[in-house]
Amino acid sequence: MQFGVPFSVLRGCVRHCRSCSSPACGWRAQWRRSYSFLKDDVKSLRAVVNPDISKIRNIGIMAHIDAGKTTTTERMLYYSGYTRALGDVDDGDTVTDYMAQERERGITIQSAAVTFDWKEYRINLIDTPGHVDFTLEVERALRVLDGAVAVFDASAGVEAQTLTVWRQADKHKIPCVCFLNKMDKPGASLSYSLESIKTKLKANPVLLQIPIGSGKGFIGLVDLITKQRMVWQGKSWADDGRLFESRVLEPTDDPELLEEVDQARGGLIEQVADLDDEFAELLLGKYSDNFDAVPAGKFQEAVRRVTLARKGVPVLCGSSLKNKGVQPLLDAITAYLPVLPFFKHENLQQLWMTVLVHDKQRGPLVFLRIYSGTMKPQSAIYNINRNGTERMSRLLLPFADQHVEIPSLSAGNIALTVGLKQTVTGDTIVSSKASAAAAARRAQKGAEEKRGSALSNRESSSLVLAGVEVPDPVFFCSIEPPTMSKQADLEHALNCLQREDPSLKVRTDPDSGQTILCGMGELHIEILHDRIKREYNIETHLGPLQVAYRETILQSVTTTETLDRTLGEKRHIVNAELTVSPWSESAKRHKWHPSHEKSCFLCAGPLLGYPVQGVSTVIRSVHVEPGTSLAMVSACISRCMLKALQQASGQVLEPVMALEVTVGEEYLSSVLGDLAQRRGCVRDIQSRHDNKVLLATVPLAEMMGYSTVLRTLSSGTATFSLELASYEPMNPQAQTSLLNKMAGLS
Ligand SMILES: Nc1nc2c(ncn2[C@@H]2O[C@H](COP(=O)(O)OP(=O)(O)OP(=O)(O)O)[C@@H](O)[C@H]2O)c(=O)[nH]1
Repeated sequence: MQFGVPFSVLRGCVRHCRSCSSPACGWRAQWRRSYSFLKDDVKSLRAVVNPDISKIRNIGIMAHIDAGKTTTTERMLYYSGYTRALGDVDDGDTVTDYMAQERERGITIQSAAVTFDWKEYRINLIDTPGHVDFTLEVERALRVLDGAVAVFDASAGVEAQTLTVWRQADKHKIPCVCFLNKMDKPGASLSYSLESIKTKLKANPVLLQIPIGSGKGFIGLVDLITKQRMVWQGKSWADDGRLFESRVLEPTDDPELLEEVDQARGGLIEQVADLDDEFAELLLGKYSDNFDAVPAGKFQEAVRRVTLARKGVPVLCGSSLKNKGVQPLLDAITAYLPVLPFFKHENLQQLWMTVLVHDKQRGPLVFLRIYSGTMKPQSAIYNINRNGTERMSRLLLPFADQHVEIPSLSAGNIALTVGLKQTVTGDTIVSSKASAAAAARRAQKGAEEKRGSALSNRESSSLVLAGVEVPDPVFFCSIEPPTMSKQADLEHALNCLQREDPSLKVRTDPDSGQTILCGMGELHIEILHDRIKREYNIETHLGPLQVAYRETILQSVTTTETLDRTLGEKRHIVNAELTVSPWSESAKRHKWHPSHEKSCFLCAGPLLGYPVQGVSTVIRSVHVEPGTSLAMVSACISRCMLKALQQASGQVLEPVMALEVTVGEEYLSSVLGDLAQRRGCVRDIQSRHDNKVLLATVPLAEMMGYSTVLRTLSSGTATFSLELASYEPMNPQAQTSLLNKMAGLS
């Protein structure tokens, strides 16, 4: 037996595979793939299925697209003994990018959870996507993590999407460690990267390592806390970096390096003492004669406190592709990142879990973060968001697309469950309805005592539920099955995909009856289309991609509407008067409440039927004759509202994107010329080594197919990222041409 996991654990798999001949059978594939495990690889998992909570690290790995998250994750898996061979994104054989599209495109689309052990720690690591179309994927991963590793391309420093994910980590108060990857690149710069962390992320970098050599000559690191000199003498591509020389820096070492280390270490001691009083006291007391003599253990503890308090972020460096610096990064994850730092679960004596990702193919697989209690297979659970009870059948430990069945899992772990049919990404589940009610009561009581005031029901339930914020889609298109007989299959596929990906919205066009897909970007829709084909075997036809506009009004209008209708024996008479005004105007007069915006948002705009925003409505009077039904009252007010909107000078609002293009100077003018034609507005042009970084805002409608055009303009060298900045009024010319186009006049 080759597996290193108990036979009982694999028995289900063996039985299943012997009786099942389907080539698509996941268990069969796992059975075959399982041979790729080293004998000892999962030894510690066998020894400790439920490690002590202090020894668990639930970590996300996040960054701008292409910074090297997946490559870094692959190295971590390899050095921890989880995989036998080094996976390579460029060869399409990584563990965490396991979807076919991810391997083909070399990008991460879906967060993948991987469990592995490093030294005496259990690390549950989630590789999140870097592309902005999949931001929600990062968001939902972050909210259940305890810490994150932010990976940077050391030659680019902070890039556009790094800012976005950093903001998300900030929102969830997640302590981070920064890893300056790609130190082997000729343009890699430690000082540039540190500066951009300071200025762009407004973070306080705490540099823990000094690189030895630069660019192609980058061979290793000196740890500033332990003064350990680590050198990877990899001379060939085949060198896997597993073995490296590690010894304390000696006086006979390169004097330049010694001086650099001394200076940097002195600076680090000062910086940490400024941020941590306990460390400052230690220095001023016992080690006042010689700061340098402070023990590494005490120094590390202080850096940990600084990291957890989010007063500073440890910065490490390396080159994942060249197999340098990943082992110290793993050490830093265990040393400086926490477990459960911010989730207070004293109110929850029972199970307390949050769904992370819903998987496909093998049926509904649901990733769960266990916050308290112990989870067992074959048990019923209560879903707070859906207000329903359902049963899970099996419990697994996730290894990207390979899973090991386990008999129980305790707090702190990330588990995978089979059998949950109602649960959707972002839901919170507990062991029973009674425990949810008790937790809510305890939470409310605690909050009341703290604030000395009673909470509304809504507020108290929000203590129990922490939902994922789902951004509004910016693109949509129709989707059609090849034949009507496939419509039900398509609906099923779309339902499954929506459970998995809340940023996908599906609706039916009221006029044409067509199914409409709404997504976060061109790539998002393209990937969904591809997944429907590959995973659900339905060859669908997509209509042209359209921008999700919004509408508002430019004038205040007061209007009345009368509804007089006889239905059967009954006569219904309503008369309503209301005023609609642009939000900016009415905001001066009325206090804003979020529910206002929501109710307005539900209206279809007067110009093209897009959702209306920025409109305030005041219902001035409603006269209702006796016997009139409520439905008639509501119908009358809706008609009155539509009439008012039609008279109030409609204005189309279009999504405007923040664009960042990194391009060689020689191609800058053609990129700028192209942007001018796209109604782009250049905000800034910065220099980054030999490249120019162009910051602009551009209407989304002008950005279709931009990646292909940019590739052509820059001979494939430029990169770009696009993120929704705001909804802005269209200029009259562009609006007229849009209205004509929609009316089929042009
Ligand atoms: N020179 C150099 N290239 C690297 C290094 N690490 C990764 N790369 C390359 O950078 C590219 C992107 O690497 P990935 O690991 O896919 O990056 P990612 O951040 O996971 O990308 P997404 O998942 O798409 O966001 C690949 O071509 C890698 O070979 C490194 O340390 N040095």
